[in-house]
Amino acid sequence: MSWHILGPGSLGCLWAARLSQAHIPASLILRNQHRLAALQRQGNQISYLAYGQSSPLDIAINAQLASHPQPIERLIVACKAYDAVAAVESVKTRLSSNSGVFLLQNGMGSQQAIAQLLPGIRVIAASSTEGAFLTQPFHCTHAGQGTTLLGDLVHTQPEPTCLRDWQQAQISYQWTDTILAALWRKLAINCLINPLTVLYQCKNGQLTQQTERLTALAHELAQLLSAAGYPCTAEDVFAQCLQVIQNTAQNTSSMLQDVLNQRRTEISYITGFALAQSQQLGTSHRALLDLHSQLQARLQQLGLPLD
Ligand SMILES: NC(=O)C1=CN([C@@H]2O[C@H](COP(=O)(O)OP(=O)(O)OC[C@H]3O[C@@H](n4cnc5c(N)ncnc54)[C@H](OP(=O)(O)O)[C@@H]3O)[C@@H](O)[C@H]2O)C=CC1
Ligand SMILES: CC(C)(CO)C(=O)C(=O)O
Repeated sequence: MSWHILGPGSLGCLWAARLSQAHIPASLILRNQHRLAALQRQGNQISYLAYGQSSPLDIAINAQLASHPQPIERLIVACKAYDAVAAVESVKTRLSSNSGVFLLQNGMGSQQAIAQLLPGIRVIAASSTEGAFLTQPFHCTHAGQGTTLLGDLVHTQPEPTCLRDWQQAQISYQWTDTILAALWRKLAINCLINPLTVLYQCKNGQLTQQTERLTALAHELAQLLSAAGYPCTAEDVFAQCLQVIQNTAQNTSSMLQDVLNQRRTEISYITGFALAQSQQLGTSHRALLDLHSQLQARLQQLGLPLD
């Protein structure tokens, strides 16, 4: 079984390094010739600093462009949510009904769009708590050891046997028949934490000072999740959010990291998605709308894309 990994960013390099290290055939799919040349200049190797280690390893890696003719059996999509659809489109003709597509994107919306693009192909969505970053292109640091929850997005089937490769590569994962419920819960947490860390320029832990705003948002998000088919109470959502804030008190949220690094955020797949869904489902969304608008105003001030 061979794996293709679309996007050589933090998670793409993390998965490529771990699979290759375990001698499981894996190829990175890069955006263009320029990126391919950059990897060649590095001797076709990724520099990989494994979790808890003090020195990086050089790991030989196969790489190719989307236009390569090799059929794709297992595809891991490791792009940002806003790039994922176009990236999958670029390799669509290499996929078949025997392929499996694994989506690592945060937030919601890109997964559904990709499933629509690939009728008849098994699409598996993930929610990952792994933490990785690049210090420069193809230099990957595994900063936080987490796990990846995986499940079928459309028709639930048994766990695919190809995930034995992940076990062999010591990639921690858990299979679930209810990935959509997990994605919705994660969406609610990301709506509560990420935008406020940008607005207040703070670490996750400091959001304990914003209980009034969190409570109002938790009410709306609980209504939204319930209307979407995942019943929960505002108290549940608020309690879960406080738990995550406490567990990740020292974290800089992924959205604040993007802003601090002058990168586009995934706002359209977090508050943007929640807002659009609550408008569609007719649930109240005043606090969500304020949050989304304030976030967009801040992004505009900073010269970053509003979507
Ligand atoms: N990093 C982390 O710790 C975690 C990330 N996530 C989620 O995983 C997803 C990926 O995140 P992350 O790895 O950090 O993102 P990065 O920005 O580090 O990597 C994304 C990569 O995708 C590449 N890309 C975009 N479009 C294409 C294309 N058409 N063809 C080939 N490559 C393409 C980019 O290439 P280029 O450089 O050329 O633009 C970039 O290398 C996000 O949704 C994120 O929220 C979830 C949990 C943890
Ligand atoms: C849970 C949380 C908020 C942790 O920082 C996260 O998922 C993120 O930063 O995107």
